[in-house]
Amino acid sequence: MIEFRNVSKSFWTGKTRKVILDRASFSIPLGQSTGILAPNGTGKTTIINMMAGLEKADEGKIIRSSKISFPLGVVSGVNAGQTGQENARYIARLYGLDPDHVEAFVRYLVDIREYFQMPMRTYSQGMKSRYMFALMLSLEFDIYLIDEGLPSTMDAAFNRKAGAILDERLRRSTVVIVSHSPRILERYCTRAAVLRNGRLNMFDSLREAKEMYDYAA
Ligand SMILES: Nc1ncnc2c1ncn2[C@@H]1O[C@H](COP(=O)(O)OP(=O)(O)OP(=O)(O)O)[C@@H](O)[C@H]1O
Repeated sequence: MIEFRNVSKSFWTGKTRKVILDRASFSIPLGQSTGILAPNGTGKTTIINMMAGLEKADEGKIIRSSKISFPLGVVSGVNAGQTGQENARYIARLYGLDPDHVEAFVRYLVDIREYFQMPMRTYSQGMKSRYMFALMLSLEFDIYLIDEGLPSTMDAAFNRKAGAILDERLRRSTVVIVSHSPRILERYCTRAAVLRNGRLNMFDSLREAKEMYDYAA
């Protein structure tokens, strides 16, 4: 469960105050995959970062009581001087998972042969993005946070293989997606909210949220 209690967040730009949340209260219970519709530049990334614990509230309380992912596509903690194998084992320990399992999973999915035992600074851009995607998939969370879109790489065959695992994972977990477009929400979300003037208006169905979003646009 993620709960925001009277949370306020704003940024001072030097000229004006940009309000993201103004005493907003809402919760994301386990099992209720939720979409948040908000136009570009209104604070989607900030809200997802607050849910991930990467950004603090100015006021109010954020209660995080499940295993919550980082925003998908971002895995921090990987060291370019270490091998793919070493990084996989390190990240596994960081998240309290079995290093053997994480190593085997990443090795199978990424399929970069001897490069798995070479420092990651020697990887091509494509290898690196496949590796990061596979590493992300090796970590299991209760709630997955998605900022706008699902991660993908330039490798279509890899995307099919990894995308199928990700799709299955998201369907059986709780997902929070922030997006300016209702389209991506339709696949995973059963309910949705609309961010407007610093408040989050939660609706029981995506249809109702879309109506308000379109009406106010
Ligand atoms: N550290 C900061 N200092 C000042 N302003 C910030 C800071 N971080 C974000 N902002 C501003 O807050 C607003 C919301 O930013 P955020 O990135 O959360 O929005 P977004 O909806 O994800 O945007 P986009 O759709 O363009 O990616 C923007 O106007 C941004 O410029």
